[in-house]
Amino acid sequence: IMRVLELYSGIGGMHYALKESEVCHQVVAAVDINTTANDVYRHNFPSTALLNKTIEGITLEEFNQLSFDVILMSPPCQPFTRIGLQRDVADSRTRSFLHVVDLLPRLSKAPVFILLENVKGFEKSAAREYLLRTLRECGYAVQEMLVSPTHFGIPNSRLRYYLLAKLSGQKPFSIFVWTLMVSRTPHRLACNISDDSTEDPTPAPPSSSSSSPSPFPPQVCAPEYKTCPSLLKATLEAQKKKNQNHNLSVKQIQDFLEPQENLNLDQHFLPPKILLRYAQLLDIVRPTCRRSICFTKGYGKYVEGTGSVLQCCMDTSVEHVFPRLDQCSEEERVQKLLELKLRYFTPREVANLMGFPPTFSFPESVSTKQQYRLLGNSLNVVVVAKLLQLLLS
Ligand SMILES: C[S@@+](CC[C@H](N)C(=O)[O-])C[C@H]1O[C@@H](n2cnc3c(N)ncnc32)[C@H](O)[C@@H]1O
Repeated sequence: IMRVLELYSGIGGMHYALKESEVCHQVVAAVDINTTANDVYRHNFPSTALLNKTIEGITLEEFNQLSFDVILMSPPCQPFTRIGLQRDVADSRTRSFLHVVDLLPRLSKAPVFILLENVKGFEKSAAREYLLRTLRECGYAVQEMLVSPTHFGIPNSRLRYYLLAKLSGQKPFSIFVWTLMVSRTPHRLACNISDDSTEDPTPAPPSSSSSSPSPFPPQVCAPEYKTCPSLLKATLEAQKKKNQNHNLSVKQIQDFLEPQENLNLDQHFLPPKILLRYAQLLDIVRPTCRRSICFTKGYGKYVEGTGSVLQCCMDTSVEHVFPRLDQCSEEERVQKLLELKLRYFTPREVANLMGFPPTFSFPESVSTKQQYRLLGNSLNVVVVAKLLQLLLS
Protein backbone atom coordinates (compact mmCIF):
# COMPACT_ATOMS: atom_id res chain seq x y z
CA ILE A 1 0.00 0.00 0.00
CA MET A 2 1.41 3.36 -1.09
CA ARG A 3 1.58 6.07 1.54
CA VAL A 4 0.74 9.31 -0.23
CA LEU A 5 1.34 12.92 0.81
CA GLU A 6 -1.01 15.30 -1.02
CA LEU A 7 0.39 18.85 -0.97
CA TYR A 8 -1.72 21.85 -2.11
CA SER A 9 -4.67 19.50 -1.85
CA GLY A 10 -7.45 22.01 -2.70
CA ILE A 11 -10.69 20.10 -3.24
CA GLY A 12 -8.84 16.79 -3.57
CA GLY A 13 -8.35 16.38 -7.32
CA MET A 14 -5.22 14.30 -6.71
CA HIS A 15 -7.03 12.12 -4.16
CA TYR A 16 -9.81 11.39 -6.66
CA ALA A 17 -7.22 10.61 -9.33
CA LEU A 18 -5.58 8.11 -6.97
CA LYS A 19 -8.93 6.41 -6.42
CA GLU A 20 -9.59 6.38 -10.15
CA SER A 21 -6.15 4.90 -10.86
CA GLU A 22 -7.00 1.88 -8.68
CA VAL A 23 -3.53 1.91 -7.19
CA CYS A 24 -3.64 0.62 -3.62
CA HIS A 25 -3.02 3.74 -1.51
CA GLN A 26 -3.52 5.66 1.70
CA VAL A 27 -3.37 9.46 1.78
CA VAL A 28 -1.38 9.97 4.99
CA ALA A 29 -1.96 13.73 4.95
CA ALA A 30 -3.39 16.46 2.74
CA VAL A 31 -2.18 20.04 3.20
CA ASP A 32 -3.77 23.34 2.12
CA ILE A 33 -4.32 26.80 3.56
CA ASN A 34 -7.59 27.62 1.80
CA THR A 35 -10.34 27.06 4.35
CA THR A 36 -13.15 26.83 1.77
CA ALA A 37 -11.22 24.25 -0.23
CA ASN A 38 -10.55 22.40 3.00
CA ASP A 39 -14.27 22.35 3.84
CA VAL A 40 -14.91 20.67 0.48
CA TYR A 41 -12.04 18.23 0.97
CA ARG A 42 -13.26 17.25 4.44
CA HIS A 43 -16.84 16.89 3.18
CA ASN A 44 -15.70 14.32 0.62
CA PHE A 45 -12.84 12.65 2.50
CA PRO A 46 -13.85 12.89 6.16
CA SER A 47 -11.37 10.28 7.34
CA THR A 48 -8.23 11.78 5.71
CA ALA A 49 -5.89 13.80 7.93
CA LEU A 50 -6.16 17.33 6.53
CA LEU A 51 -3.64 19.91 7.72
CA ASN A 52 -4.89 23.47 7.49
CA LYS A 53 -1.48 25.14 7.42
CA THR A 54 1.16 26.59 5.16
CA ILE A 55 3.51 24.11 3.59
CA GLU A 56 6.55 26.29 4.31
CA GLY A 57 5.59 26.02 7.98
CA ILE A 58 5.99 22.24 8.02
CA THR A 59 9.34 21.19 9.45
CA LEU A 60 11.64 18.41 8.32
CA GLU A 61 10.74 16.41 11.45
CA GLU A 62 7.03 16.71 10.71
CA PHE A 63 7.57 15.55 7.15
CA ASN A 64 9.67 12.62 8.37
CA GLN A 65 6.96 11.55 10.79
CA LEU A 66 4.46 11.25 7.95
CA SER A 67 6.70 8.59 6.37
CA PHE A 68 5.33 8.74 2.81
CA ASP A 69 6.30 6.91 -0.40
CA VAL A 70 4.65 9.31 -2.83
CA ILE A 71 4.31 13.10 -3.10
CA LEU A 72 1.51 14.50 -5.25
CA MET A 73 1.48 18.25 -5.63
CA SER A 74 0.02 21.09 -7.65
CA PRO A 75 1.72 24.25 -6.40
CA PRO A 76 0.18 27.69 -7.09
CA CYS A 77 0.48 28.43 -10.77
CA GLN A 78 0.13 32.24 -10.80
CA PRO A 79 3.94 32.79 -10.76
CA PHE A 80 4.21 30.85 -14.04
CA THR A 81 1.11 31.60 -16.11
CA ARG A 82 1.67 32.89 -19.60
CA ILE A 83 -0.61 35.88 -19.05
CA GLY A 84 0.80 36.72 -15.62
CA LEU A 85 3.98 38.55 -14.62
CA GLN A 86 5.99 35.30 -14.56
CA ARG A 87 7.87 36.33 -11.45
CA ASP A 88 8.74 32.66 -11.02
CA VAL A 89 11.00 32.02 -7.99
CA ALA A 90 10.86 35.71 -7.04
CA ASP A 91 7.11 35.40 -6.42
CA SER A 92 6.33 34.83 -2.75
CA ARG A 93 3.79 32.19 -3.79
CA THR A 94 6.69 29.97 -4.92
CA ARG A 95 8.25 29.97 -1.45
CA SER A 96 6.43 26.90 -0.18
CA PHE A 97 7.42 24.94 -3.30
CA LEU A 98 11.09 25.86 -2.84
CA HIS A 99 10.77 24.71 0.76
CA VAL A 100 9.56 21.28 -0.41
CA VAL A 101 12.41 21.00 -2.93
CA ASP A 102 14.95 22.05 -0.27
CA LEU A 103 13.70 19.36 2.10
CA LEU A 104 13.75 16.53 -0.45
CA PRO A 105 17.45 15.58 -0.10
CA ARG A 106 17.20 15.81 3.67
CA LEU A 107 14.24 13.49 4.28
CA SER A 108 15.12 10.39 6.29
CA LYS A 109 13.29 8.28 3.70
CA ALA A 110 13.21 9.65 0.14
CA PRO A 111 9.79 9.33 -1.54
CA VAL A 112 9.87 6.72 -4.31
CA PHE A 113 7.45 8.58 -6.60
CA ILE A 114 6.64 12.24 -7.21
CA LEU A 115 3.98 13.77 -9.45
CA LEU A 116 3.78 17.52 -9.99
CA GLU A 117 1.11 19.37 -11.92
CA ASN A 118 1.35 22.97 -13.08
CA VAL A 119 0.40 25.32 -15.90
CA LYS A 120 1.97 25.46 -19.31
CA GLY A 121 4.78 27.94 -18.79
CA PHE A 122 6.27 26.07 -15.83
CA GLU A 123 8.55 24.19 -18.24
CA LYS A 124 10.45 27.42 -18.84
CA SER A 125 10.77 28.44 -15.20
CA ALA A 126 13.72 28.62 -12.86
CA ALA A 127 11.57 26.76 -10.35
CA ARG A 128 11.51 23.77 -12.70
CA GLU A 129 15.29 24.03 -13.23
CA TYR A 130 15.80 23.94 -9.49
CA LEU A 131 13.47 20.96 -9.03
CA LEU A 132 15.12 19.03 -11.88
CA ARG A 133 18.61 19.64 -10.55
CA THR A 134 17.59 18.47 -7.07
CA LEU A 135 15.83 15.38 -8.43
CA ARG A 136 18.88 14.41 -10.48
CA GLU A 137 21.17 14.86 -7.50
CA CYS A 138 18.85 12.62 -5.48
CA GLY A 139 18.90 9.92 -8.16
CA TYR A 140 15.44 10.25 -9.69
CA ALA A 141 14.46 9.41 -13.26
CA VAL A 142 12.24 12.16 -14.58
CA GLN A 143 9.71 12.53 -17.38
CA GLU A 144 7.89 15.73 -18.25
CA MET A 145 4.98 16.37 -20.53
CA LEU A 146 2.19 18.70 -21.53
CA VAL A 147 -1.15 16.93 -21.58
CA SER A 148 -4.75 17.99 -22.11
CA PRO A 149 -7.99 16.08 -21.41
CA THR A 150 -8.71 16.24 -25.14
CA HIS A 151 -5.88 13.72 -25.61
CA PHE A 152 -8.06 11.30 -23.64
CA GLY A 153 -11.29 11.95 -25.49
CA ILE A 154 -12.70 14.53 -23.09
CA PRO A 155 -14.14 17.62 -24.81
CA ASN A 156 -12.38 20.15 -22.59
CA SER A 157 -9.04 21.86 -23.09
CA ARG A 158 -6.82 22.10 -20.06
CA LEU A 159 -3.24 21.95 -21.25
CA ARG A 160 -1.04 21.34 -18.23
CA TYR A 161 2.59 20.59 -17.44
CA TYR A 162 3.26 17.32 -15.59
CA LEU A 163 6.45 16.01 -14.08
CA LEU A 164 6.74 12.38 -13.05
CA ALA A 165 9.76 11.24 -11.05
CA LYS A 166 10.75 7.85 -9.70
CA LEU A 167 13.71 6.90 -7.59
CA SER A 168 16.36 4.90 -9.44
CA GLY A 169 15.95 1.16 -9.15
CA GLN A 170 12.28 1.33 -10.19
CA LYS A 171 10.91 -0.03 -13.43
CA PRO A 172 11.92 2.43 -16.19
CA PHE A 173 9.32 4.73 -17.72
CA SER A 174 7.46 3.11 -20.57
CA ILE A 175 8.27 4.51 -24.00
CA PHE A 176 4.65 4.13 -25.01
CA VAL A 177 3.83 7.15 -22.94
CA TRP A 178 5.85 9.51 -25.00
CA THR A 179 4.28 8.77 -28.32
CA LEU A 180 0.92 9.29 -26.69
CA MET A 181 1.95 12.43 -24.85
CA VAL A 182 2.94 14.61 -27.74
CA SER A 183 6.66 14.65 -27.17
CA ARG A 184 9.55 13.54 -25.05
CA THR A 185 11.14 16.67 -23.71
CA PRO A 186 9.69 19.98 -22.70
CA HIS A 187 12.05 21.66 -25.09
CA ARG A 188 10.48 19.94 -28.06
CA LEU A 189 7.10 20.40 -26.52
CA ALA A 190 7.65 24.09 -26.21
CA CYS A 191 8.55 24.18 -29.90
CA ASN A 192 5.44 22.29 -30.91
CA ILE A 193 3.13 24.73 -29.26
CA SER A 194 3.09 28.35 -30.21
CA ASP A 195 3.32 30.55 -27.17
CA ASP A 196 0.04 32.33 -27.51
CA SER A 197 -1.97 29.19 -28.13
CA THR A 198 -4.84 28.90 -25.71
CA GLU A 199 -5.96 25.63 -27.19
CA ASP A 200 -4.35 22.24 -27.19
CA PRO A 201 -1.78 21.08 -29.64
CA THR A 202 -2.53 18.02 -31.66
CA PRO A 203 0.13 15.41 -31.04
CA ALA A 204 2.69 15.80 -33.79
CA PRO A 205 2.54 12.87 -36.20
CA PRO A 206 5.83 11.01 -36.63
CA SER A 207 7.77 12.98 -39.23
CA SER A 208 7.43 10.87 -42.36
CA SER A 209 7.53 12.72 -45.65
CA SER A 210 9.49 15.91 -46.02
CA SER A 211 7.03 17.33 -48.50
CA SER A 212 4.58 18.25 -45.77
CA PRO A 213 1.69 20.41 -46.88
CA SER A 214 1.30 23.96 -45.65
CA PRO A 215 -0.13 23.99 -42.14
CA PHE A 216 -2.66 26.64 -43.14
CA PRO A 217 -5.89 25.94 -44.96
CA PRO A 218 -5.68 27.34 -48.49
CA GLN A 219 -8.26 30.07 -48.00
CA VAL A 220 -6.03 31.98 -45.58
CA CYS A 221 -3.90 33.11 -48.49
CA ALA A 222 -6.76 35.36 -49.56
CA PRO A 223 -5.74 39.03 -49.92
CA GLU A 224 -8.14 40.37 -47.27
CA TYR A 225 -6.21 38.50 -44.60
CA LYS A 226 -2.98 40.21 -45.57
CA THR A 227 -4.44 43.58 -44.71
CA CYS A 228 -6.26 42.36 -41.61
CA PRO A 229 -4.26 39.93 -39.46
CA SER A 230 -6.94 39.83 -36.76
CA LEU A 231 -9.40 38.55 -39.35
CA LEU A 232 -6.90 35.86 -40.26
CA LYS A 233 -6.50 34.93 -36.62
CA ALA A 234 -10.27 34.75 -36.12
CA THR A 235 -10.66 32.63 -39.24
CA LEU A 236 -7.96 30.23 -38.11
CA GLU A 237 -9.54 29.98 -34.66
CA ALA A 238 -12.95 29.25 -36.18
CA GLN A 239 -11.41 26.65 -38.47
CA LYS A 240 -9.66 25.00 -35.55
CA LYS A 241 -12.84 24.83 -33.51
CA LYS A 242 -14.66 23.30 -36.46
CA ASN A 243 -11.93 20.68 -36.82
CA GLN A 244 -12.15 19.85 -33.12
CA ASN A 245 -15.87 19.24 -33.46
CA HIS A 246 -15.18 16.69 -36.17
CA ASN A 247 -12.72 14.69 -34.08
CA LEU A 248 -14.84 11.63 -33.37
CA SER A 249 -12.36 10.24 -30.86
CA VAL A 250 -13.52 12.97 -28.49
CA LYS A 251 -16.89 12.66 -26.71
CA GLN A 252 -19.70 15.15 -27.11
CA ILE A 253 -20.47 17.84 -24.55
CA GLN A 254 -23.94 16.37 -24.01
CA ASP A 255 -22.42 13.32 -22.30
CA PHE A 256 -21.34 15.62 -19.46
CA LEU A 257 -24.51 17.66 -18.95
CA GLU A 258 -26.95 17.38 -16.06
CA PRO A 259 -30.46 16.18 -16.95
CA GLN A 260 -32.21 19.42 -17.95
CA GLU A 261 -35.23 18.60 -15.78
CA ASN A 262 -32.97 18.79 -12.70
CA LEU A 263 -31.92 22.33 -13.50
CA ASN A 264 -33.39 25.65 -12.62
CA LEU A 265 -32.31 27.02 -15.99
CA ASP A 266 -33.25 30.64 -15.27
CA GLN A 267 -30.48 30.69 -12.73
CA HIS A 268 -27.88 29.79 -15.34
CA PHE A 269 -28.79 31.89 -18.40
CA LEU A 270 -26.45 34.76 -19.26
CA PRO A 271 -28.19 38.04 -18.39
CA PRO A 272 -28.89 40.61 -21.15
CA LYS A 273 -26.31 43.02 -19.73
CA ILE A 274 -23.53 40.46 -20.18
CA LEU A 275 -24.80 39.45 -23.63
CA LEU A 276 -24.76 43.03 -24.85
CA ARG A 277 -21.36 43.80 -23.53
CA TYR A 278 -19.43 40.61 -24.17
CA ALA A 279 -21.23 38.70 -26.94
CA GLN A 280 -18.24 38.81 -29.27
CA LEU A 281 -15.91 37.38 -26.63
CA LEU A 282 -18.00 34.36 -25.72
CA ASP A 283 -16.87 30.86 -26.59
CA ILE A 284 -20.17 29.23 -27.51
CA VAL A 285 -20.63 25.45 -27.75
CA ARG A 286 -23.62 23.23 -28.48
CA PRO A 287 -24.41 19.92 -26.77
CA THR A 288 -23.20 18.08 -29.88
CA CYS A 289 -19.82 19.85 -29.92
CA ARG A 290 -16.66 17.97 -29.06
CA ARG A 291 -14.77 20.87 -27.51
CA SER A 292 -14.86 23.50 -24.79
CA ILE A 293 -12.25 25.87 -23.45
CA CYS A 294 -10.58 25.53 -20.08
CA PHE A 295 -12.77 26.50 -17.12
CA THR A 296 -10.81 28.90 -14.92
CA LYS A 297 -11.48 30.25 -11.47
CA GLY A 298 -13.19 33.37 -12.85
CA TYR A 299 -15.95 31.41 -14.60
CA GLY A 300 -19.39 32.89 -13.97
CA LYS A 301 -17.81 36.19 -12.96
CA TYR A 302 -15.73 37.33 -15.93
CA VAL A 303 -16.54 36.32 -19.46
CA GLU A 304 -13.49 36.42 -21.68
CA GLY A 305 -11.46 33.24 -21.73
CA THR A 306 -12.82 31.84 -18.47
CA GLY A 307 -14.74 28.94 -20.01
CA SER A 308 -17.28 28.10 -22.69
CA VAL A 309 -21.00 28.81 -22.52
CA LEU A 310 -23.71 26.47 -23.77
CA GLN A 311 -26.22 27.25 -26.49
CA CYS A 312 -29.54 25.70 -25.41
CA CYS A 313 -31.81 26.67 -28.29
CA MET A 314 -31.08 24.86 -31.54
CA ASP A 315 -33.76 26.62 -33.62
CA THR A 316 -31.28 29.31 -34.50
CA SER A 317 -27.54 29.35 -34.92
CA VAL A 318 -24.55 31.47 -34.01
CA GLU A 319 -23.86 31.89 -37.73
CA HIS A 320 -27.35 33.28 -38.13
CA VAL A 321 -27.28 35.62 -35.13
CA PHE A 322 -23.80 37.09 -35.14
CA PRO A 323 -22.86 38.43 -38.57
CA ARG A 324 -25.18 41.45 -38.72
CA LEU A 325 -25.33 42.10 -35.01
CA ASP A 326 -23.47 45.41 -35.03
CA GLN A 327 -26.00 46.88 -37.45
CA CYS A 328 -28.85 46.31 -35.01
CA SER A 329 -30.22 48.55 -32.30
CA GLU A 330 -29.42 47.62 -28.74
CA GLU A 331 -32.89 46.20 -28.26
CA GLU A 332 -32.70 44.05 -31.39
CA ARG A 333 -29.27 42.85 -30.38
CA VAL A 334 -30.50 41.64 -27.02
CA GLN A 335 -33.49 39.96 -28.66
CA LYS A 336 -31.30 38.12 -31.13
CA LEU A 337 -28.77 37.05 -28.55
CA LEU A 338 -31.47 35.88 -26.14
CA GLU A 339 -32.83 33.60 -28.87
CA LEU A 340 -29.73 31.44 -28.56
CA LYS A 341 -30.53 30.79 -24.88
CA LEU A 342 -26.95 30.86 -23.73
CA ARG A 343 -26.23 29.50 -20.29
CA TYR A 344 -23.26 28.81 -18.07
CA PHE A 345 -22.25 25.23 -17.44
CA THR A 346 -23.27 24.35 -13.87
CA PRO A 347 -20.53 23.56 -11.33
CA ARG A 348 -21.61 19.89 -11.52
CA GLU A 349 -21.14 19.93 -15.31
CA VAL A 350 -17.72 21.56 -14.98
CA ALA A 351 -16.85 18.87 -12.42
CA ASN A 352 -18.04 16.20 -14.87
CA LEU A 353 -15.82 17.60 -17.62
CA MET A 354 -12.94 17.63 -15.14
CA GLY A 355 -13.46 13.96 -14.38
CA PHE A 356 -14.81 14.24 -10.83
CA PRO A 357 -16.95 11.20 -10.01
CA PRO A 358 -20.68 11.48 -9.19
CA THR A 359 -19.88 10.89 -5.51
CA PHE A 360 -18.02 14.22 -5.37
CA SER A 361 -20.10 17.05 -3.96
CA PHE A 362 -19.87 20.49 -2.40
CA PRO A 363 -21.11 21.25 1.12
CA GLU A 364 -24.16 23.51 1.08
CA SER A 365 -22.22 26.38 2.60
CA VAL A 366 -20.12 26.82 -0.57
CA SER A 367 -21.59 29.36 -3.03
CA THR A 368 -21.79 28.77 -6.78
CA LYS A 369 -19.06 31.39 -7.41
CA GLN A 370 -16.81 29.64 -4.89
CA GLN A 371 -17.52 26.29 -6.54
CA TYR A 372 -16.40 27.63 -9.93
CA ARG A 373 -13.36 29.15 -8.28
CA LEU A 374 -12.30 25.92 -6.59
CA LEU A 375 -12.92 23.82 -9.68
CA GLY A 376 -10.96 26.29 -11.80
CA ASN A 377 -7.98 25.82 -9.48
CA SER A 378 -8.25 22.05 -9.57
CA LEU A 379 -7.20 19.49 -12.15
CA ASN A 380 -8.54 16.91 -14.55
CA VAL A 381 -8.97 13.73 -12.54
CA VAL A 382 -8.99 11.39 -15.56
CA VAL A 383 -5.70 12.76 -16.92
CA VAL A 384 -3.93 12.55 -13.56
CA ALA A 385 -5.31 9.04 -12.95
CA LYS A 386 -3.74 7.87 -16.23
CA LEU A 387 -0.43 9.47 -15.31
CA LEU A 388 -0.54 7.86 -11.86
CA GLN A 389 -1.07 4.45 -13.44
CA LEU A 390 2.00 5.02 -15.56
CA LEU A 391 4.02 6.28 -12.66
CA LEU A 392 3.00 3.89 -9.90
CA SER A 393 2.33 0.56 -11.58
C1 LIG B 1 -3.45 24.96 -8.02
S1 LIG B 1 -4.32 24.77 -6.53
C2 LIG B 1 -4.30 23.02 -6.33
C3 LIG B 1 -5.66 22.45 -6.30
C4 LIG B 1 -5.80 20.97 -6.04
N1 LIG B 1 -4.91 20.13 -6.80
C5 LIG B 1 -7.23 20.58 -6.28
O1 LIG B 1 -7.50 19.52 -6.84
O2 LIG B 1 -8.11 21.35 -5.92
C6 LIG B 1 -3.15 25.32 -5.34
C7 LIG B 1 -3.61 25.16 -3.90
O3 LIG B 1 -2.49 25.43 -3.05
C8 LIG B 1 -2.93 26.10 -1.90
N2 LIG B 1 -1.75 26.80 -1.39
C9 LIG B 1 -1.13 27.84 -1.97
N3 LIG B 1 -0.05 28.21 -1.26
C10 LIG B 1 0.01 27.38 -0.20
C11 LIG B 1 0.89 27.25 0.91
N4 LIG B 1 1.93 28.08 1.02
N5 LIG B 1 0.66 26.29 1.81
C12 LIG B 1 -0.41 25.47 1.69
N6 LIG B 1 -1.28 25.54 0.66
C13 LIG B 1 -1.08 26.48 -0.27
C14 LIG B 1 -4.05 26.97 -2.38
O4 LIG B 1 -4.94 27.26 -1.32
C15 LIG B 1 -4.70 26.10 -3.46
O5 LIG B 1 -5.77 25.35 -2.94
